[in-house]
Amino acid sequence: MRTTQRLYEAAHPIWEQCHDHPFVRGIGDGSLDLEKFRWFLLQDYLYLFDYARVFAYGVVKARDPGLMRTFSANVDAILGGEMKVHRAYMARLGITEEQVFSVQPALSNLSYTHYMLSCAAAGGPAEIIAAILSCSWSYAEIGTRLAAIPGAADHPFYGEWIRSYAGEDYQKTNDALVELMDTLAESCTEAEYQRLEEIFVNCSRYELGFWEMAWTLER
Ligand SMILES: Cc1ncc(CN)c(N)n1
Repeated sequence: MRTTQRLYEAAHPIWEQCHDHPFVRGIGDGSLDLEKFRWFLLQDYLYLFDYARVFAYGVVKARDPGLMRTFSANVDAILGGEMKVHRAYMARLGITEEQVFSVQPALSNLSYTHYMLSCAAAGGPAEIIAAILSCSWSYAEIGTRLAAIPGAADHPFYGEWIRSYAGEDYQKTNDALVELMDTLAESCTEAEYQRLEEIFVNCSRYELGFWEMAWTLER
C-alpha cells in the first residue's frame, strides 16, 4: 500500500469530522456567519506565513537541488497564490494587512503552527512534507466536496473560496505534494513511517481544532 494511502486511512475519521464541521458545512450551504468567516480569514492569513516558513525549512534541509526548487516553489505558491485569495477577501471585508498583524493568533492557531515548525526543525524533508500534507490535502478534499454541492461554487461570497481550493492550480500543487510524500517515504523503515503518521495525524487533529477555533471565535 502507498504511504499516502496509509496516512489517509489513519487520519480519515478526523477528516470526516472536518467535513461535518458546522463551519465547513456553512461554507457549503452559504449559511456561515460572516463574523466567523472574518475571524477565520484573519487567523488563516497569520497561519499561512508560518505554513510558508515550514516549506522554507525544506529549502534549508533538502540536499537535492530539485527538491530545494520544489520547496521554494511552494513558499512562492503560498505567499503569492493562496494568500492572494485571502487578500481579495480582506479587500472585500475592508481589512488591511496591517490590521491582520495587530490580531493575536488564537492558541489553537499558534499551537498548530509551532508544532509544524518544531517537526520541520527536528526532522528532514519527509517529516516536513508529513507536517504540511494534512493541511494541503484536507483542503483539496474539502474544496472538491464543497464544489460538488449544487450552486455552492457560485455563491456570491463563499463561491470564490470554494473555487480556489477546488481549482486546478490548488489541486495540482496538492497532487504533487502527495506524490512527493510517497517518494520521500519510499525507503523508510516501519519506525520512520510511524513518525510520519504521528505527525500527519496530529496535524489533522490541529486542522479540526482550527475549524472549531473559527466557529467559536476563540480569542
Ligand atoms: C488552517 C489551514 N489549513 C490548511 C490550509 C490550506 N492550505 C489553510 N489555508 N489553513
